[in-house]
Amino acid sequence: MSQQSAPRPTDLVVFGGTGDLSMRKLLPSLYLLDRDGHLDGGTRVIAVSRDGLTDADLRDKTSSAVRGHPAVQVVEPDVLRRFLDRLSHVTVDVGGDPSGWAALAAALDPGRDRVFYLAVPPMISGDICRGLDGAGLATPGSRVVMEKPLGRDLASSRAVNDAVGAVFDEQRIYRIDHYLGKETVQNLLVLRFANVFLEPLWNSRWIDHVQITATETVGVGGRRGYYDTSGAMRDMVQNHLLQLLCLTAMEPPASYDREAVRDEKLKVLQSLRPVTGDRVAEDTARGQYGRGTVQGVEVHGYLDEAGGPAVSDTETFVALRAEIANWRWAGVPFYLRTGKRVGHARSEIVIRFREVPHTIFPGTDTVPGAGSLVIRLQPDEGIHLTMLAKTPGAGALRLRPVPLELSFADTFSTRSPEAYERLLMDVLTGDSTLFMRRDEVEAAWRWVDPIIEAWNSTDTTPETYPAGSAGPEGAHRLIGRTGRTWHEEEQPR
Ligand SMILES: NC(=O)C1=CN([C@@H]2O[C@H](COP(=O)(O)OP(=O)(O)OC[C@H]3O[C@@H](n4cnc5c(N)ncnc54)[C@H](OP(=O)(O)O)[C@@H]3O)[C@@H](O)[C@H]2O)C=CC1
Ligand SMILES: O=C1O[C@H](COP(=O)(O)O)[C@@H](O)[C@H](O)[C@H]1O
Repeated sequence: MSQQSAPRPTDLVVFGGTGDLSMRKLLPSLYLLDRDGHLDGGTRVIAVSRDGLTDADLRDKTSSAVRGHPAVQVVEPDVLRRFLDRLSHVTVDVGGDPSGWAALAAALDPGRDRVFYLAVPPMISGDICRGLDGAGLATPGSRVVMEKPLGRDLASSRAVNDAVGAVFDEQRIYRIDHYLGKETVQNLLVLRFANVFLEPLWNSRWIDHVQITATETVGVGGRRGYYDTSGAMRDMVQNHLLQLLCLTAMEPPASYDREAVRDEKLKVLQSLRPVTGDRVAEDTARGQYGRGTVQGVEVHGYLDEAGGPAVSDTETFVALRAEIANWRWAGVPFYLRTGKRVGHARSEIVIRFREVPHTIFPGTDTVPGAGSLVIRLQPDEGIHLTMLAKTPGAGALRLRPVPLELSFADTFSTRSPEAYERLLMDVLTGDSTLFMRRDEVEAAWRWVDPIIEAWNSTDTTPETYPAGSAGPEGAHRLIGRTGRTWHEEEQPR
């Protein structure tokens, strides 16, 4: 990645540094980077919120968060102490009492690089940037990191981008999509563009369809308030799933350079056929979880989750059929699916190859599950290719799908970093290849907005599915109409 440089002493200011994202993901990831020797000795983390925490309070809260993080198996007390010493808290009430900006200015060191991470509700991003500018803190070279969702539709996304762009030029804006920091997602590019054998098959001639799935067993947890204004379409499809689709479908970029990669992703988004009119009913399905049992535990339905209204049309599951109208992909459906509180959590991209043009093995031409390449993000990161092989034996010839497995855990002895570790490191070293450019985000909203508008303009509501199930029936009907099935439903015979 051409833009990368060594980490330098940096003041990393995290607005929303006491919130859920910071405690669950950002601070534990920074601890892991520090533990593994990737943070410069002079780097400090300044958490900003309105709640008047002392530095000691923040360090206690962070210590618990680090200890509770699944990737931190053993806490090394000296490393933790060194990391906690980097932390301090400053109270700034964005949009309220302006005195906090002077306190923040006093906490920053003019000799260090500056990164401002906006882990806050997106509607205050503009106020933060104006506050930074007013206090003279958005110095040349300083960078800003924005969390998703970037707006709730194209118009609001443009407004947020304009407000942030008025203070920071595009080169200094890092729009996070944490799926791009996942190891397997980056490996998808390597798989496609560093190996010679796949690319000739990577088109409508040889691929029947693609499935992109990101399902979770968890519900909305403590985020019902946020989720009720979002839903699965804005929370997952507009960003994570469409980014996965872009990396799967894009043309080979001329180099692994940030603009070259982003240019190719943008072309995919611009080639998505709009889903409008009757196609909304045909090509989309949405659901909302009801009560049920997930992994043996009885759980609430969405409407009973605390922090939101007892009646809501918010979708917690979406399935879609997308088409990319270009030479490579014409006629190949891309099925996208995401949902909360289903029976099994899986994030994966499944490439389903076509059958051979002519079979010489009678009776074996439709063996289910054959000819799939699965790029699995989680759990058990890896790449799995299913091929047909002959079952040993002297009797009648029988073919069976057999797996060729590449498990990252078994193959590489090194730990796969958390997505946020990778992305935070990239921000600190000034590499924005794995971040979204403004035009990409806006192209994604341009495709998603009409679908949400169509849902809102009908009197249909999301179909209830029991927690712990495989999602709404509509998702199965959507793919089943063409005689296909979701990957996990294929039972090899
Ligand atoms: N949580 C997650 O898993 C994910 C979150 N995100 C995104 O990250 C962002 C933060 O989410 P999350 O951490 O869940 O939200 P939380 O509500 O848990 O935290 C919000 C943080 O922002 C601070 N804050 C809110 N308003 C102000 C204000 N006016 N001035 C100063 N500080 C303020 C809060 O502190 P206080 O109230 O004490 O001032 C708190 O630290 C959102 O954009 C979300 O969509 C993205 C991906 C995943
Ligand atoms: O951005 C989000 O992602 C998480 C899922 O992330 P994962 O890395 O655990 O797959 C999702 O739970 C959350 O609702 C969404 O905001």
